[in-house]
Amino acid sequence: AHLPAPLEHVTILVRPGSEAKAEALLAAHRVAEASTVRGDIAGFLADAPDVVAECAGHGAVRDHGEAVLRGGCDLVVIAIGALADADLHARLEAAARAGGAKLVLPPGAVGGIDALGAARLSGLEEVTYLGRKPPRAWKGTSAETRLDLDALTEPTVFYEGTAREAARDYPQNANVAATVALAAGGFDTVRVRLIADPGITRNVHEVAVRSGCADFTIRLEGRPSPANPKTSLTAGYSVARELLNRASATVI
Ligand SMILES: NC(=O)C1=CN([C@@H]2O[C@H](COP(=O)(O)OP(=O)(O)OC[C@H]3O[C@@H](n4cnc5c(N)ncnc54)[C@H](OP(=O)(O)O)[C@@H]3O)[C@@H](O)[C@H]2O)C=CC1
Ligand SMILES: O=C([O-])CC(=O)C(=O)O
Repeated sequence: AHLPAPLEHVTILVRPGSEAKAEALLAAHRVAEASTVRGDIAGFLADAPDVVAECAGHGAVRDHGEAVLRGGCDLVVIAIGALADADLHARLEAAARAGGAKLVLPPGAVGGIDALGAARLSGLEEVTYLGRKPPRAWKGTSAETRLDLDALTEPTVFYEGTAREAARDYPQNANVAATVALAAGGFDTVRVRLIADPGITRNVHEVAVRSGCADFTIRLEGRPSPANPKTSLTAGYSVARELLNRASATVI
């Protein structure tokens, strides 16, 4: 990774028992001048972080999101699909207000969220999201109940519906659908198609927007993380950008 000046202090919250693995990763990648690994949320919050970034999954947002925000700490969430649960989203917003903190949603693996958010103010006519990944990225998901992933010979749409349902049913693969929906202001209005494509090696995201100020399409071909083919490398860099912006005088 090509990161500018390192952060001052990084504390990582892991599940109890995973501390040694996190220590080894920290030793291999110098992400901060100093670092700590914690196995419990109370110890983690006692370190009084300036900002917390969730990079773990929907369960972690549900388990720890409210405590972080109510404690007055901004929370950057990458498992954005967790917010398809309207009740959880409302509780996180209430906790943020009570704590004087912000729930921050970075673009993650997609782009154009700035333009979509601006276009929303001019009136959105249509927003669609298409998520296309190689079959191996859909292994272990409910796509397997709809398709024989190993037998695919051509691109196959296996889900067509709302962003809310997509985000809920594909928690490791459709966070982008939730991000687009939240930027567009409607989980139930953005139309989503999810595709398994044996002819590609990248995770492809396409957003098409028609609005009162501009029409645009954006297409990203994310390189999959070597550690997890469901996840594009872009997602991690997007969190890093958010954190580094907080340490900069100029935010871009
Ligand atoms: N917004 C976006 O564009 C994108 C969002 N995502 C989201 O990011 C999440 C993480 O992606 P990725 O890193 O590839 O996923 P992985 O499943 O590869 O890694 C998740 C890590 O988080 C840890 N973890 C999970 N739950 C907890 C918890 N409650 N407390 C502490 N640690 C926890 C896991 O630990 P352990 O091994 O102990 O389980 C594991 O080390 C995805 O599940 C997805 O929801 C992913 C891609 C794009
Ligand atoms: O990383 C990606 O390409 C997108 C992803 O998994 C998601 O939207 O959850």
